[in-house]
Amino acid sequence: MSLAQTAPSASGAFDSIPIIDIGHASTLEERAALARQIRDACMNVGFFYIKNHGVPEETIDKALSAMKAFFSLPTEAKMKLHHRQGAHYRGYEPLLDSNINPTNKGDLYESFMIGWEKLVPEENVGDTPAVANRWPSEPAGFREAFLDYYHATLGVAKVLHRLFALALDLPETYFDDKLRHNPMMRGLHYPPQTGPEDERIMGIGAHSDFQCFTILWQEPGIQALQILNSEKQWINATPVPGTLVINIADLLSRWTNDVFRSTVHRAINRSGVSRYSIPMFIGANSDVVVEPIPSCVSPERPAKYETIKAGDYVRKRIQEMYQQGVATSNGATRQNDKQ
Ligand SMILES: O=C(O)CCC(=O)C(=O)O
Ligand SMILES: [Fe+2]
Repeated sequence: MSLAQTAPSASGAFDSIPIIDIGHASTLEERAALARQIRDACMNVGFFYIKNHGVPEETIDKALSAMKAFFSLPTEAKMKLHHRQGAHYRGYEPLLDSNINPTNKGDLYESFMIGWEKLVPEENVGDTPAVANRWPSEPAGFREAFLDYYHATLGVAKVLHRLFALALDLPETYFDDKLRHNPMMRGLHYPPQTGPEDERIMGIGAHSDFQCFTILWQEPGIQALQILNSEKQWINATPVPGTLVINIADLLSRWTNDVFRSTVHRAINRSGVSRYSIPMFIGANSDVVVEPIPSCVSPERPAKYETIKAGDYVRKRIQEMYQQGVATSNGATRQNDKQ
């Protein structure tokens, strides 16, 4: 049965998020089996955890320590790297700078955003990224720790987009030349929220991501992320040690004629201690023509959206957001903004 035929039976009324072990993906048979699990998760939930993803624990620990040290610097030091002073929002974004859900009062996170850059600076000669990252002078080792994690996670993105292709009955390499190899990534710090609960004060308000998919590391032991099911219930995306969270974002959902879900999510930190996370937003190259993937269209499920270039889609989304009076956007949007 094609995806278009099975899609109507996917209700979105999930109450848990699947965990998929991607550790064994060397044979085509193994990848096909994984793709079936991923297809199921993308059609029903739009979120899944991956385990045995290959990002070394030490790499994660170093990135986390670097983030903790950076965010504990005095505000004046961090403000020198304010993301609006540099090109394309790279750098530091203070608390309440963003309000992703216009009905809220502002997002209670601070973040540090980077894009692609080679690890060894000399190697960048002759291959300098169009937009440079802005690095803090302290803590020592911040750049290396953050970029190490970036490159390790980029490797996971490449494994995943091949599995997505298989899940969509496409040739495995379908997305190889279509998805960006230089995504944006940010470290997020959510201070603890105390006091009476107010639905309009969130760590990050309810939203869906703009790009194709997001790879999120979240700090173990601290509940904050929640995802919305079709019954309008918030389901906790409880951190599962050793996993990364993957979610489908709007552009890939559109590309699949809504067969894959881009699920609304939010985060609120009521743990009493700081909470950290690191999303990486995988998008498509601006000139990629996004038209419904054949397996996602049938006479009963005609194409819902007109064909559009990835870059135009993203620009339109950003324009709409500004028209709604949203001062800024989440990381995914910012990524698009610069592409
Ligand atoms: O911090 C989290 O758990 C979620 C972050 C997020 O949704 C985003 O940056 O788009
Ligand atoms: Fe998000």
